[in-house]
Amino acid sequence: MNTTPRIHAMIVAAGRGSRFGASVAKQYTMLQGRTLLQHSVARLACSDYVDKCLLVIAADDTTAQTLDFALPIDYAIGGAERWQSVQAGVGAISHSGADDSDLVLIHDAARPAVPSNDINQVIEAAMTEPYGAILATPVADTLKESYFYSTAQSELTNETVSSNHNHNHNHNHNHNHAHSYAKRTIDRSNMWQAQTPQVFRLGELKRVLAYVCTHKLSITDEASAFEYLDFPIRLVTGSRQNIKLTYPDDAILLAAILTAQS
Ligand SMILES: Nc1ccn([C@@H]2O[C@H](COP(=O)(O)OP(=O)(O)OP(=O)(O)O)[C@@H](O)[C@H]2O)c(=O)n1
Ligand SMILES: C[C@](O)(CO)[C@H](O)COP(=O)(O)O
Repeated sequence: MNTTPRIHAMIVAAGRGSRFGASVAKQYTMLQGRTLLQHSVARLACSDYVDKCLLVIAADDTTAQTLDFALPIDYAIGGAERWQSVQAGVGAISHSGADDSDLVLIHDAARPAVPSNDINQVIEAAMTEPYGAILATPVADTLKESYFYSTAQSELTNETVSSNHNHNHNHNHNHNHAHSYAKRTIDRSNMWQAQTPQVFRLGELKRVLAYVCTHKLSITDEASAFEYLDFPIRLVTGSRQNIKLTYPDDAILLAAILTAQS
């Protein structure tokens, strides 16, 4: 195995940010006078291993190329799903003459607070792995599996649920209100929250993304594609500061984290 592979960094920035809900794509949200995308590129620039970056942007993006970045930038056009944006980036990296044993680092534009030391650590872990490594954090909170219950359903069942759990549910039988209830508590001892960067061998990444495409799988990160094929991906414990801007509340946390880090 090649233990000193080249690193090809890409940031995926072709999403719409529908859960964030702003009129501007969330990667262009301003924090501390810079867009999230600029912050994310700057974090990669602080890594010991990254000297340029491929930005995967939406076909109708007119913003990225007007911004200044902390690294030399190449561009590729993303797809409808995140993994399709990654696949477009992988294609561009492959066509640029990269070797299949090289490492591809994939980072979310929406994670601008990743510590540069975490970036170095996940790259160094991936260098020793046949497939790759990702940053992740052990789940910290008690985890509940839920079920939906509609108050417009049988009154008897409804009251049984209420008395069994000793809760005073506020029933309103004039409306069909579905609420979530706690079904059980999941053992969190081996549960992790995936972050980015995620770092993989180029050849293996191409192979698992082709598998996702052929089998029409739905995945939210590239590590999932490796999991489908039982290919081991190492989990490297990352900082809890590396949150993703997903919902509006996250902007408050991210602003505080970036201020504390600066
Ligand atoms: N088709 C897509 C979807 C997502 N992303 C990128 O993947 C990262 C993480 O994805 P997510 O938080 O899901 O971003 P969005 O898809 O933009 O958000 P949402 O799911 O709320 O619409 C973001 O930097 C986003 O720009 C992408 O490049 N191409
Ligand atoms: C890639 C990712 O950021 C890792 O946490 C994530 O999977 C993106 O998708 P999500 O649906 O927001 O979890």
